Amino acid sequence: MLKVQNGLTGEQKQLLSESAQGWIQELMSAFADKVPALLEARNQRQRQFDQGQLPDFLPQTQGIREGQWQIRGIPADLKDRRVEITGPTERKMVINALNAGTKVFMADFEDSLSPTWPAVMQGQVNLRDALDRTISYTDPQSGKYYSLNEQPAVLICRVRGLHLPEKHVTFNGKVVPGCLWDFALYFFHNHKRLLENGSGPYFYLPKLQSHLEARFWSQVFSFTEDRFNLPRGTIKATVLIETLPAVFEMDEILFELKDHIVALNCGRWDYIFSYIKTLGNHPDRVLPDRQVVTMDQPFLSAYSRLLIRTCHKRGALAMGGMAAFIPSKEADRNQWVLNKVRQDKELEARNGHDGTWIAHPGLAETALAVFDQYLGDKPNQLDVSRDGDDPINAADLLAPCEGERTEAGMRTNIRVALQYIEAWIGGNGCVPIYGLMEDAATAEICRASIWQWLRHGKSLVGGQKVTAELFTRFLKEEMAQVSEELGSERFESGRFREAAQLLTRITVSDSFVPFLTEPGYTLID
Ligand SMILES: CC(=O)SCCNC(=O)CCNC(=O)[C@H](O)C(C)(C)COP(=O)(O)OP(=O)(O)OC[C@H]1O[C@@H](n2cnc3c(N)ncnc32)[C@H](O)[C@@H]1OP(=O)(O)O
Ligand SMILES: O=CC(=O)O
Ligand SMILES: [Mg+2]
Repeated sequence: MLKVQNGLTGEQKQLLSESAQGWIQELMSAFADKVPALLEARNQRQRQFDQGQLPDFLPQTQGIREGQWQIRGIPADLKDRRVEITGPTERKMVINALNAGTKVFMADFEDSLSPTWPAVMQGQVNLRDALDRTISYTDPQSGKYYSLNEQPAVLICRVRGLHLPEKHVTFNGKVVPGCLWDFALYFFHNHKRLLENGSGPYFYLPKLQSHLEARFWSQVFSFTEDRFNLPRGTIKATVLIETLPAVFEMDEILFELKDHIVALNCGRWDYIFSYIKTLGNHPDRVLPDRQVVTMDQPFLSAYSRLLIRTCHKRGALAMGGMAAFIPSKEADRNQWVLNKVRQDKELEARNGHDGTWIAHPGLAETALAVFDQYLGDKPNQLDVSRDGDDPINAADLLAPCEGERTEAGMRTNIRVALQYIEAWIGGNGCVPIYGLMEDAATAEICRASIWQWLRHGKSLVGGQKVTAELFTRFLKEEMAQVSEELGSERFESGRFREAAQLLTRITVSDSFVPFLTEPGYTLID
């Protein structure tokens, strides 16, 4: 039996009609129980990495990697994805994103959304209204009216990762997986309209760690198509390759999902986080300061190039990722930001990526100009095979990253993680901090880095050893710094002390807490 917690507006409740609930029950009954086993498989694998094993390509799936096969195909409106804007599913941002002039809008229930119950449900209302083309919004402060342009971007919905539950809903007494909740509602309310309009139910799948998780999603999609009498392959997915284990299974993920998949995406921020997490126990793989870990580092360059080669061999698109710089109102700084973004996008386009992500409408023109130049009249770069490259092997993907660990780097990590956690538990999943877009993935890097430096007793430049005591002292000092930067009124009315407690718990803990959003979720709603 499905039980849904109260606390919704009338409009949000409409989403939960009898037929919608009937469908959700069918889906949950078929798939909800499979998620815990997939999560346990992750834990088991992590235990092996913690005991000293390194990730590698799987011997049992060599035949898939070496076989000749292709994905089923790419729908017309997904062939050209040169620039995609991403963002949470707030009403104004949905309209702004669809109007931003990019090919695609990735509407996000994941890294950039704090999954409060009202936000999760209002996000679904907003996407439904956007696809119905009835969406509008009037800003209560400025009075500005927002509505859709003639040619909005194609919409792709990113559901939550497998690890996140939706605690406001139970099925047979157990909380349901958030990813199935997001998928079920978006699919149910929008697939007909999308198909009538020549598009389709398209999804981004985050944080997969293995081809068995891809198999799970393939089964979910096929089950759904059969239940709604839709041809096989109607639902299309783009999988983020943003965990270290998954980079070793890209062929296998494409193969498992070959009826449904159209692309892989380099989710660089979670990937860096996952490198730290997966290799957390390996003293020779400790990362330096966050700003040093850029896409031209050998291990990240190998990841991007292998993803492109793997995708293009199978007829799938290879999407690039997010530069975290966001526009500034200050002209010189803004020029600097646009140059950084241009350089980042040029590297991706030159490598052979078919498109890229931007975090803000003010970056659309810059990113489009780069990809227009590389793509010319072509919709994508599927013709770039990278076949002539030297093989990319496990050592390349795991290569240690050189660079300094500094006191300034550690203090910045603390301030960013603190402010991000405070925003997230307060219901805001994406925030500008010191000129960068910070979301769940980038904040994870900040806190995981400190955990790993502490775990291995690393020294900062100048000789200070990272210890729990040093972290506690820096945290206290950085709390004061943040209070000064934001003003005491904002600081005192916020939830910085709770955020600091959570940050401390996950930083000094002996064993690594897999996601900050798991303990964080107990603090929201
Ligand atoms: C690692 C990953 O997973 S990356 C993917 C997940 N992360 C994201 O999607 C990041 C999304 N980006 C954002 O949320 C925002 O850009 C932030 C929080 C970083 C900055 O937001 P703000 O400080 O509000 O930016 P700013 O004030 O410059 O916004 C100017 C306008 O652009 C709009 N805007 C900014 N970013 C976006 C966006 N991503 N989508 C739609 N509209 C946007 C604002 O709503 C605002 O609109 P208005 O002028 O009509 O009021
Ligand atoms: O989801 C994207 C990432 O970089 O993480
Ligand atoms: Mg991510």
